Amino acid sequence: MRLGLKADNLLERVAGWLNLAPQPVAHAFFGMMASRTLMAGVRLGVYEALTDGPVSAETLAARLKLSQEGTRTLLEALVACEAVERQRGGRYRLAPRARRWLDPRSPNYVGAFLEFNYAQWDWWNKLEGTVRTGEAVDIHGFAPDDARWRDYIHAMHQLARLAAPEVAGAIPLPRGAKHVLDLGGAHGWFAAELCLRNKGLKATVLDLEGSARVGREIIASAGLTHLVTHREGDILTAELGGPYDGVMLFQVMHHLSPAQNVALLRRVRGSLAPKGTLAVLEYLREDRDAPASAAPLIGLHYFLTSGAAAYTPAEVEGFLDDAGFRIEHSRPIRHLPLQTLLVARLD
Ligand SMILES: C[S@@+](CC[C@H](N)C(=O)[O-])C[C@H]1O[C@@H](n2cnc3c(N)ncnc32)[C@H](O)[C@@H]1O
Repeated sequence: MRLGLKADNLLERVAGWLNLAPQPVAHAFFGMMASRTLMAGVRLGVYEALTDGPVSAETLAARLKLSQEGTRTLLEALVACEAVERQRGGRYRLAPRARRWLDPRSPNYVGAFLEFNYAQWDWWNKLEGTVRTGEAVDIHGFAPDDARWRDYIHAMHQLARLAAPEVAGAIPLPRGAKHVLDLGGAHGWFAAELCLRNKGLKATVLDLEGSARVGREIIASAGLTHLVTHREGDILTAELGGPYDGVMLFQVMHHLSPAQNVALLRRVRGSLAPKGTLAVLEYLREDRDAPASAAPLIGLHYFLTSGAAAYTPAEVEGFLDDAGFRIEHSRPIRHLPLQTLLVARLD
């Protein structure tokens, strides 16, 4: 998947082909504005207020205690972001395609992720310093009661809700599987979906205290504590236990260095039953000589937040190989752009 400008007409298309418009300005300026406009829609309660039906900017401003001019201007910017639609007569509503993502009552709502972007925005303010010094923000080093854990794990939960059926449906466990370990499982939603699909299966999520606290609440409020148990600990040092019928490592590799990944996978090897399944979900970036896509941006995000990287398929295969695993199959996840599920077994 690539970033890009969408031409509206032939003239703009020709200008694009001839490289007449300054694309770096467009990416930097419009990218920033689109991001913050969509975030403001959540924080100011615009999307929620629009779920009651179309309203004028004046009515919305009065309801949300905002300035009239500011509300009208923000709504127009949200129209440009395809989040809101202006109807004839000047009233606004959530755009039909955006409703599934921005209506808080939708099972696909991603408002918590947009809210989490405020924390991510602050981290990105530190980018140049991190590139200069190599010192990452270390988002997993925050104190367990830091409010950012809540935003982080709820954001991850909302993405997991979208993809869990697709992902869990693609993980083959040995017959009669009883217990899986979800390393860095946070909200536990992927593990819960796996348990719901495999009768008799229970899951343990092993995660840092700040994450496990929030994850435990999410699982409790969904009534799933009989299936998923949270354990607090550092996956790099904690006793993993086992033998498990399956081990999940979802969106964690990119927070670890290559050496940490191999060391962790070697310990996973010792905790997996001989016929057990190792499932890895990762943002994979293309091999370095492939044409540029948006994936290296994610790599920079992981460097900033953890001092780590988005790895290529060959690099991940190398970690697995070094630890004695063989990839059985891999598939891209339709609900999560750039993410791939790898299923591996002991060699
Ligand atoms: C990007 S989130 C992924 C959450 C979940 N697995 C998913 O796919 O939605 C990364 C998770 O890894 C956890 N994590 C990172 N480093 C860890 C460590 N050293 N020990 C335990 N958990 C860790 C974080 O706390 C967080 O919950």
